[in-house]
Amino acid sequence: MNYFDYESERSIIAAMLESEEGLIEATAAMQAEDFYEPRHQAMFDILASLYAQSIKPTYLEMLKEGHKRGTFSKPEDREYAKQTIGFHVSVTQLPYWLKNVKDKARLRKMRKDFIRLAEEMKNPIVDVNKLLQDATEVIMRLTIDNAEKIESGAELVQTGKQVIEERIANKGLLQGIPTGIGKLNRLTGGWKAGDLIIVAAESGKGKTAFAQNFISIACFGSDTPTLYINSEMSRQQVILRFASMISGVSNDLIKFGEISGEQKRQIFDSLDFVEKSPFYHYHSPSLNLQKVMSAIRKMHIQKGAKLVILDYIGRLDRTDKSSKEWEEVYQIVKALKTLAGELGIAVLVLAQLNDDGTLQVARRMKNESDIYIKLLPMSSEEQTEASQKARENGWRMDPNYWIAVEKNRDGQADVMVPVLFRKETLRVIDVANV
Ligand SMILES: Nc1ncnc2c1ncn2[C@@H]1O[C@H](COP(=O)(O)OP(=O)(O)OP(=O)(O)O)[C@@H](O)[C@H]1O
Repeated sequence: MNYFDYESERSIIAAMLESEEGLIEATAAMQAEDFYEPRHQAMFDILASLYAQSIKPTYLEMLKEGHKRGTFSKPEDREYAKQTIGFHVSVTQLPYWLKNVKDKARLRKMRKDFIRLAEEMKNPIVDVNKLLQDATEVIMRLTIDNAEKIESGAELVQTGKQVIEERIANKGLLQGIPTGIGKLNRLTGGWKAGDLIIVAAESGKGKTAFAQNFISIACFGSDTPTLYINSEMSRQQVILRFASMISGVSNDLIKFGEISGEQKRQIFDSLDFVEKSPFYHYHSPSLNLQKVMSAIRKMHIQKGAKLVILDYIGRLDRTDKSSKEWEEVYQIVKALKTLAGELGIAVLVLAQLNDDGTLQVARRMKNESDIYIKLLPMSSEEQTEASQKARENGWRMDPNYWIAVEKNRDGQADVMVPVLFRKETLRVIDVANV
């Protein structure tokens, strides 16, 4: 049996040169060491690095990057790279090549370990129990994924102590990305790396508006690289909503151009915040899970995105018409949760509520979330009561909305956080902290 699959290796490199999709999928699944051929290892590293710098991988750029790394100095290697660039492959075959190459990499590792064990067996004073233990460890490492590990209590305790030391050193600082709402920050610790957050509301009850407020705080206010994936609104609507929210000028006035010179200046000053921020907007009227995952990976590699907002899950196109709708939505949420963990980012997904307050299509997606929040307008009785509380506690404004934290993996749940949602500017205000 061969210990490498040369054709599959070269096809992966060709697929990475052929399309962005190829680059994203290959860099997510592989590491340079998985290739047997050193020229493929070098090309893989070069392509991944060019992609991270948003540089189109032409022959010249590859040579330049190779030169920096001290590879591709021999003319025959350069010729090899040139020929590979000329290859044309169908990226749809990529999963097959990736599997082949990864399997071969495991096979090589297995062979190396087994040869070592066989050598040890020849030792006249071999400790058989120790050898068996060693062999079991080898098999375990080969069968369990790299990311998975069975660890001892001692290892876990070491991690715990390290984290506690870090928390003490950063006392008072938020662990995650700020939400803009004091009480929500305290409850959740902010939007944390690896978190999947579901924000749900009935139609027209402010999902997008709240999401844009969260973006404004995280990205324009705190410089967190943020990707907003939106299938709902046009590019114009997105930026005009931000303009109103940040400047405080009513979106109706902006819409009809009924603004004074002073207001125009305020709006343009506000837009400067957006311009200077690490904000990225991906708008597509037809989104599916594949596109969403690729966009997230791309922005994570190229721009270091730490927060992703998906507006909204119900608008994703279905790819597998044979499965039930709830099953597919559930699978999408699961995939996003896994991706959040893998990349160490926070993913906030907007979802629609039914009239009875349950999640539309897939109630089970709540199980996958770390934080599940509902946006609820206060009833008139609730508003009267909340206004009373606002006076008693010296809040400067009366709330009209609840952010209901129904699930919170890391802290207290079933807590109602009062906020003021100013519809004319689509701004969410933390009444208790104003
Ligand atoms: N100038 C304004 N004055 C009063 N209300 C406004 C104004 N502009 C927007 N609104 C209201 O603010 C709310 C904004 O809701 P938003 O679009 O964020 O909700 P959504 O839950 O994302 O909606 P959808 O169901 O369409 O996804 C809407 O109810 C809208 O009618």
